[in-house]
Amino acid sequence: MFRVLRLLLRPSHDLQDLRAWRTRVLDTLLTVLLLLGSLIALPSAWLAWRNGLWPVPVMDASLLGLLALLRWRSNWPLAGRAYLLMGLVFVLGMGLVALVGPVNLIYLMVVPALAVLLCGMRTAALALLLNVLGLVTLGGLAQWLPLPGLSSVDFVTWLVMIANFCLADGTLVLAIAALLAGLESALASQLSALSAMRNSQAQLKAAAEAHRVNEESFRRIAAQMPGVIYQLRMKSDGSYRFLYVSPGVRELYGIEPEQVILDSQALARFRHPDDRDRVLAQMQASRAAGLDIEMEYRIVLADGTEKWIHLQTSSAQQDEHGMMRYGLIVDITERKRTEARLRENEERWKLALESTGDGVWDWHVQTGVEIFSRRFREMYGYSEAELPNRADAMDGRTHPDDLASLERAREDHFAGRTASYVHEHRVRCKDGSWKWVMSRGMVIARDEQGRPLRMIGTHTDITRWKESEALIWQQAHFDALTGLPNRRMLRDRLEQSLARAAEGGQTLALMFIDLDHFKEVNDTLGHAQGDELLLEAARRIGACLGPKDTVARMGGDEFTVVLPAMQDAARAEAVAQQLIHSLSTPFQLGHERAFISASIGIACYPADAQVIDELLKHADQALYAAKDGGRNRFSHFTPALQEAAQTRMRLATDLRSALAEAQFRVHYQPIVDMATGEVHKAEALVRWQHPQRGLVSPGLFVPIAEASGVIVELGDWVFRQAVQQVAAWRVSHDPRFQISVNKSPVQFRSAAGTAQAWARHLADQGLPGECVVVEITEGLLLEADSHVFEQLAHLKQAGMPVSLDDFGTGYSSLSYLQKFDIDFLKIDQVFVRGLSATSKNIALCKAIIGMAHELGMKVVAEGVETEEQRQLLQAAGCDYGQGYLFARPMDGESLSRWLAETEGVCPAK
Ligand SMILES: Nc1nc2c(ncn2[C@@H]2O[C@H](COP(=O)(O)O[C@H]3[C@@H](O)[C@H](n4cnc5c(=O)[nH]c(N)nc54)O[C@@H]3COP(=O)(O)O)[C@@H](O)[C@H]2O)c(=O)[nH]1
Repeated sequence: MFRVLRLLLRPSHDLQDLRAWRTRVLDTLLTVLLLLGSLIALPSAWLAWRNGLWPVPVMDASLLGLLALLRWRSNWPLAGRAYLLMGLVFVLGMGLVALVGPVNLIYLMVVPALAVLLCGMRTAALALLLNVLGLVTLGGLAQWLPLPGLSSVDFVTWLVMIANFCLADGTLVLAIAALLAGLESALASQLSALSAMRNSQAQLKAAAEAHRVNEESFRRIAAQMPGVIYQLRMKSDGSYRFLYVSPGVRELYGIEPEQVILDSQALARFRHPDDRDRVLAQMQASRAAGLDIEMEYRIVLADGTEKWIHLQTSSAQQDEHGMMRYGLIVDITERKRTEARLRENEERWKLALESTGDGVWDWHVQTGVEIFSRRFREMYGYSEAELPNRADAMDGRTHPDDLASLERAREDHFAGRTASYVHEHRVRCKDGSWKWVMSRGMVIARDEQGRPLRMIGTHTDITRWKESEALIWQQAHFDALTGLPNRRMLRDRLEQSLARAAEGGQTLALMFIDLDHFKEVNDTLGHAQGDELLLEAARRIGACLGPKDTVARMGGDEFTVVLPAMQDAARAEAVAQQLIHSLSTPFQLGHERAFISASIGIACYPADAQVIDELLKHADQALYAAKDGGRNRFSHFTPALQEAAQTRMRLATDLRSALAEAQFRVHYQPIVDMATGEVHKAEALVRWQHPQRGLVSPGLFVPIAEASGVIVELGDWVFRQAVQQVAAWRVSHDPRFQISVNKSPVQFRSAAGTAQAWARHLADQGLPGECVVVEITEGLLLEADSHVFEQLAHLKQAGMPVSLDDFGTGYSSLSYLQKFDIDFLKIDQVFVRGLSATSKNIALCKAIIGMAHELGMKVVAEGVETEEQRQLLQAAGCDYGQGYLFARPMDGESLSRWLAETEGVCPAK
């Protein structure tokens, strides 16, 4: 029985839960009932048949049939089958109690037991209650109906029996319930254990499958991979054993994977002898530090082939058998060859670059490492330790003023805005000096995002270029002698000052300064003294100016001053006055003293001009006016000056056609012999009869004709007219007659109209050279070069006397007179004009006359207007006089008449 029960409770694959177990219990119970019921029913049926109780066997048969049906229909719901069985037992029990007696209570006791076993406690309680109600009902019925089983039992006794029955049956039910609860919990835990076991078994199976698939894939991939993949187990003593080696070992090492698995040192033996120690040391160090290994070394194959390999290992789990390590060996021979080639190339081009004298830098932008070549360090005098291979080491030695532009140039190149990087900056050398360098470079490697990885370039020492550049700039912008800004620099400064004045609504004054008589000093005292004078003049001009003012030398004896941002317009005049005073103070040049003066032209912005060229032009016009006004003075620009300048321009244009259009005339002014009053000399003075302007003064147009060169042709024409006239007067008036002809320095310098041509012309006319006196200016003698000397010599050779005009207005050096063979000296009319017995001028005239006579020259006084002047000059020994006192210049015909009228004797005598 217990075995059966154990069998029933035995866990099996089909026993999913308690319900299944109860089904099995019911099936087993029905089987047992059928077997036992059949065994009991056979003697019972035989007994009942013999006693004529045939309903008993019928009932037994029915019951057995019903049990068989329930057993057979095991697929019916458990509850239905259980209720049917319990109902069957209940009806049977009740019937037997009623018919046979209380002893059959035993059947009714089975019903709650079955209920608790097959359906649970509630059904059992219901069954017990049903039993009690049924038995009480039976007891009650037995009072009125003839129930044989209960006929001998009174009702009260019956109730007591029912109570006992209840107690016994309840106890049984409880016992079964307790047993079942235990069974149920045991079963539940067994079932959950079973389920867990089943799950873990499934997981294990799945894991095992996954592992199998992984390993399969790994081996397949490993077989396809270039290089060798391996797995090894390493013990704590450092010994190891390969567990797996990929087939790539055949190609890389030329051996089979199995050989490596069998012989753990198989791969190690291939290591290049020169690399063995390094590899071993690195492996041991990595192992000791618990680090993965990554290294490159050479191996030598059986056939002697040398290869470079890259080994990388990583450690996995550690167990009692040791540490699991995975490794990957890759052939990097080609990469190493390429690197070697690159290195070789790099070395070559670095050498090539260095051979130009440049230092080479190689900047690994992302890491900040910058490798400087030997030449690079030498350039600045640093050793390797003093200039580490870091980009910031160089930046730290770059001039702070140059860093910002350097960064910009670098960024422009990094961002691809410039094809290459070029920057000029200063670098501090070891000795503390600064070197100018031109840094040129180019990014040669970028990452995937386009960021620069590596940049290579050079440093070229351009210190000398920079110095030369500065020198050239200095020479281009500053005057070499005085160090003052030159014309170009002045223009720059003036532009800036004008812009500032325009911005601030201020007044600016521009002054043109011309040193009067500088040329004479230069020519008489020599260029060294002249330079000294200019230096001193520059110093003096500077001393008259404020810190914001500018003085520039425009060349020669011309200086320019800019007075920017004048608060008071009168300041310009005050400064000009100061300048004139300062420059007219004698200059001590070594042992010599020199006297000069200054003429100054002033033009102001914005009153006189708004633009720079106009301002410069107007200052020049003002200077012209100052000079024209007698020098040693300043003049402001005025619109009249502008007008005069414009007139000059127009006259210059008209002059070109005037000669062809016969607009010129020659007038003659008699020159009187002061001692006798005779007139056998005259000066030819050109006149221009302008078709619109009328008579234009030679004082106005001669300088213009000189500037344009027209004077050469005009001078020749005057000469020919004079020759023609002198020939006539020599016949009609006096055979000694002489006409003075003015010859400008421009004519002397010109190739045409030479002295030879004049001499030839005189000869052609059959006239002696002495009938034309050539009047020259002091200026010509001051500027005299060999060509001028030659011309003068030719005149003299041709017999033409030479007269020095306007003596006293120039440098008035008597030393010229010794150098040149001068026949006449003309005292300028400025000395004659204010002549009186007590004036300084008479002393001067006397001195000139005395000295000229000593040198064998005759003296002509110009501009004699009064009798007093004539007498004073005559008394002073002057040889000739010319002036309005005697006659004004007049045309040839008029002078012929005048000569005839005066009969050769001056009326003033
Ligand atoms: N190269 C040439 N220069 C020439 C020629 N013709 C004239 N000139 C030069 O032009 C300047 C002005 O000459 P002009 O206006 O003719 O003046 C001359 C006289 O008219 C003037 N003069 C003469 N006497 C008096 C006087 O008593 N008072 C007074 N105020 N003026 C007087 O002097 C001028 C002559 O000067 P100079 O020649 O220095 O003797 C003048 O510089 C001429 O040289 C020419 O053909 N070629």
